[in-house]
Amino acid sequence: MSLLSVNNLNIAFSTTDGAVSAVNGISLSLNKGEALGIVGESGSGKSQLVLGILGLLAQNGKTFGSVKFHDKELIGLSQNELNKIRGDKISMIFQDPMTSLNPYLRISKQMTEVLMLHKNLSYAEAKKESIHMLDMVRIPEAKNRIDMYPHEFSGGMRQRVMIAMSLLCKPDLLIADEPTTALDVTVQAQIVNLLQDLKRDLDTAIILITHDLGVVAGICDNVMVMYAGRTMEYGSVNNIFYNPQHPYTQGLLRSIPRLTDDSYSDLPTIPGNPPSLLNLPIGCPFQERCEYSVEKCSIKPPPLVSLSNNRKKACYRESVQ
Ligand SMILES: Nc1ncnc2c1ncn2[C@@H]1O[C@H](COP(=O)(O)OP(=O)(O)OP(=O)(O)O)[C@@H](O)[C@H]1O
Repeated sequence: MSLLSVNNLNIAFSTTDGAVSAVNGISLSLNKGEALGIVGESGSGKSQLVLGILGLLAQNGKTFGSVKFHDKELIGLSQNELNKIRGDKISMIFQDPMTSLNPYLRISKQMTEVLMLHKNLSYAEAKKESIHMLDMVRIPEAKNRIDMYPHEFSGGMRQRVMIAMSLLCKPDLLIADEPTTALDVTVQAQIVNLLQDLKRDLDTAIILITHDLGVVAGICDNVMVMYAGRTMEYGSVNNIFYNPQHPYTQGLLRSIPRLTDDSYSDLPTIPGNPPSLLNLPIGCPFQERCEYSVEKCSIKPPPLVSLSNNRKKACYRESVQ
């Protein structure tokens, strides 16, 4: 049994201009201790997908399909029931820790409250456990620093506090949305190392959303490439990086800067823009920008088909070696 099993998930937002189809028929599954990276350009639906899984969409959003966590259907649960699961069995970290940390409360108060609420610990027990967690995310002098306010920490240290907080209840699933984007490169690398170690030590499953394919390679087992709310390709990190099959994945990989590049300026980008989610094309959403597109791409969207090695792609083009 998978820890998380998403089946044919669709998310639409009603707007004055019409329905925005942000997520279109996504299916995925995740086992205990596994890390899945979700990549794709801005607006491809990565964040809405995970918000939809957690029941945290904006008021004008609606989710259709199935999301099973430990075999329990989450779609249709009340906010009360979802609240019990979020923060206990599933937790989430965002790009900017200040959106989740209360600037007016000491870290000790914010951390102990989580444990007292979800795990019924006494204040003393909760504080001890919180210090232990801050040690785990390598906050120096955690015992003293736990009584500081969020603004007294640097950006990287705040992100560590956020990660410690999200792991307090030993969740089975951690969802991280662009956790390193706001940090400078050295601190990014430290957070990637930290997430790698935590995944190994705590056996937590991770869904990691990022623009940064380097971050995916450091942490994830599998990668899902999204475009216009659809899965374009899915496979192991090695397969996706060394033998990408979908023209969109190939384009994304060509636009990663390499250490050997003298300048970023002549990096190829994928020409064109994603289609409007208010009016998706009938066929493949990538057809307009695809150098291999043929007539049938504009008639019917290519289905997501399974290839060998547990990989999948949604493209009519023959596999390439
Ligand atoms: N409340 C809303 N009403 C209408 N459209 C929305 C709403 N929330 C999100 N969208 C649209 O859904 C689409 C997908 O957004 P999403 O935030 O998932 O993209 P993303 O891939 O995470 O991008 P980024 O990397 O920039 O965060 C976007 O086009 C966005 O404008």
